[in-house]
Amino acid sequence: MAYPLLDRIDTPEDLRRFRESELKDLAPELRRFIIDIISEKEGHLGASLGVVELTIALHYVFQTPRDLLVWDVGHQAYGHKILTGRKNVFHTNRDLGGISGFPKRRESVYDTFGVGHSSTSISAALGMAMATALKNDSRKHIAVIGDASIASGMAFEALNHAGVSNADLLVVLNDNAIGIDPSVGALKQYLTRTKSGNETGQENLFEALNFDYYGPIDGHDLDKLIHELERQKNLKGPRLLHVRTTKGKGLQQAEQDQVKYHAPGRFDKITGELPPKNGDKLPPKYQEVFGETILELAKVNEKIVGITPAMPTGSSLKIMMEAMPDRAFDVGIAEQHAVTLAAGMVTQGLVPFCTIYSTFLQRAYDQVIHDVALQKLPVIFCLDRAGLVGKDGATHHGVFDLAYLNLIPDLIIAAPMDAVELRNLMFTASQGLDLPIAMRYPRGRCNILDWKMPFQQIPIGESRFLSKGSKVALISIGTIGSMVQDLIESEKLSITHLDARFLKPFDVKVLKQIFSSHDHIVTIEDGTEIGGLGDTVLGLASQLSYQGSIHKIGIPDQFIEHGSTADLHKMAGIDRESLLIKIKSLI
Ligand SMILES: Cc1ncc(C[n+]2csc(CCOP(=O)(O)OP(=O)(O)O)c2C)c(N)n1
Ligand SMILES: CC(=O)[C@@H](O)[C@H](O)COP(=O)(O)O
Ligand SMILES: [Mg+2]
Repeated sequence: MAYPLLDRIDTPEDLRRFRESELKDLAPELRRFIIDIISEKEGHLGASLGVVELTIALHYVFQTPRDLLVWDVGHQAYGHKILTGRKNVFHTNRDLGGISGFPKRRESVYDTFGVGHSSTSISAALGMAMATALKNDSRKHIAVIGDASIASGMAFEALNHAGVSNADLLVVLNDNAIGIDPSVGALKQYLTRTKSGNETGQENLFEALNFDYYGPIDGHDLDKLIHELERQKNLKGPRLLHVRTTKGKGLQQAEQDQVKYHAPGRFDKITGELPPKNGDKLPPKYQEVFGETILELAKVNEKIVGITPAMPTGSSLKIMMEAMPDRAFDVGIAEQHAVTLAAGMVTQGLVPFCTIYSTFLQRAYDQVIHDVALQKLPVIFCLDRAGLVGKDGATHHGVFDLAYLNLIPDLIIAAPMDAVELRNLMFTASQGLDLPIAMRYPRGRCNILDWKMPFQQIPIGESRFLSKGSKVALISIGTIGSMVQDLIESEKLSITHLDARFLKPFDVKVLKQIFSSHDHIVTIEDGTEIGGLGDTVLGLASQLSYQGSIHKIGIPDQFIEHGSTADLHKMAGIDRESLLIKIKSLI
C-alpha cells in the first residue's frame, strides 16, 4: 500500500482514532501524497508542504467541523482537503469540474469560509466566534494565517477588534518568513526578532493588543504542536499561537528555492527537479513586457518609480527592483496602501507605476476613487492578470475591472491588444498625463516575439481600425482583439474590426462613423458583460439613436469557476468558435 496510514482516513474522525505515536508516520505520507499529485497536476506546493504537521495537529486536537477552522488565502489547505474527505478527488484539484484549489464553503462542511484573497481569516473567525457567543453555543474558532498575510490592513483591523472582545478565538500565526516573495516590512523584522529570542525586555506586540501570546514553537514538531493545541483548546478569549515552519518542508528544492516552489508547475516527484526549458524562443509573458519596459523607461526618467503589493515575481517588477532597488518597492500585501502611497508620490512630482493584479485591486477600490481619481492624481495603474486567469478560479479572475473602473470619473481606462501596444501605452503614460490611467493585460504569454519596437505615443482615447468592411462591425478591447483579428483574417470575413483600446475616454467620433455605416455591431471583451465595453457602446447607441442591432459578448453575470483558460473562454462564450457563429448569423 502506497499510503497505509492515509488510506485509513476519510474524515478527521478517522484521524482522531489514531494513536498519537502513529501521527509521526502520517506526516511524511501526507507530504508524499501532495507531492505525488501536485508534481503532475500543478498547483500551490510550498505552503501546503509547510503546514502538514500543523494541519494534522489541528484536526487531531479540535473537533472539526464542529470547531471552526479558517485558513487564510487557502493555498496551504491541500493537506486539510485531503484529510477532510477529498483525498479521492484531490487529483482533480483546480481542473474544470474538479475541486477548487482553495477552501470553498460549497465544497465541504470543513471549509468554513471561502478564500483566495489574503488576510480575511481573523475577521471571519472572529465573526464566527461572536455568533457562537450570541447563540450561547460552545465551539472553538481557529484562524490560520501566514506571516505575510497578517501584515495586511484587514488582519490588523481584525486583531484590533478581537483584542477588546471576549471571543473564543485562536489565531495560529504560521511564520515561515516568506510570502510568495520574501516577506517585507517592520512586522517581519519584529517576528524575526521574536524568533531568535531577541525580544527580551520588549513588550510583545500581540500581548499589547490583549492577545494571550504563546511561541514561537517549532511547527514541524507534532508532539509539541499537539500538546500546545490541547492547552490552547482549554483557554478562552483571544489568543495567538506563533508557529515557525519551513515553506516547502520535505522537498529539498522547495525548501531551497521557496519562491519558485510556491507554485512550481510540473516537477519530478522524486528529485524535485523542474523540467528543462526547451530551447525554443517564446514570446514573453505580458508581466515581463511590463517589467522590462518599466526598467527601460525608468532609466531615462528618474521620476519613475514602481510599486507592487507583494507580487514582485508575479508582476515582474522584480526586474526593476533588482536593477534599481531605491526606486522600486514591494510594500507587502497592502493593496490599499500601495494605491495611496502612489497618490502621495504623485503629489511630489514622481511618476509611479503601481502594478497590481486586477482581482487584488478590488481591495483598494475606495483608494482609487478617493485618493487618486477624485484628486486627478496621474498614478499609472498596470493591472496584471486581467480576464479569466484559469486554474485559480473565481477568486482570482480579473473580470470585473473594466466595469468597476468604468464608473469612476477622471480615470483613463485602457486595454492594450498586444505587447507592443502595452509598451507604447506605458511609454505614453510615462510622458505625463493630467489624469490617472489604468491599463489591464492578461496572465500568460503575448503573441509577439519582436515586441521591443521603438516607442510610439498613443493618443489618449484614440481607437484604431484593424479591418474595414460593411454591415457588421466588431468592436473589441484588450488582447481578445488578437483572437478576433486572427479569426477575421483566417476566415476572410469582410467585416469591420475596431480595437477600442480605451474604454474611457471612449472614441465617440469613430463610433459615430461605425453607427452610420453598419447594420450590426458586436462588442467583445474578456470582462463582465455588465458595465464594460458592451454597455458603453449600448449607452452611446441609445444617446445617438442608432437604429441597427448591438450584440454584447462578455463574461456572463455569474462567477466563473476554475479550469483551463481555453475551457473557461468557451464556457463563457468568448472563444473563437462562439464568435464565428455569432458573426455568421449576422452576415
Ligand atoms: C489580497 C491579496 N493580495 C495578494 C495575494 C497573493 N498572494 C497569495 S499567497 C501570498 C503570500 C502569502 O504569504 P503568507 O501569508 O506568509 O503565507 P505562505 O505562503 O508563506 O504560507 C500572496 C501575496 C492574495 N492572495 N490576496
Ligand atoms: C494564492 C495566490 O493568490 C497566488 O499564489 C496566485 O495563485 C498567483 O497567481 P499567478 O500564478 O497568476 O501569479
Ligand atoms: Mg509566509
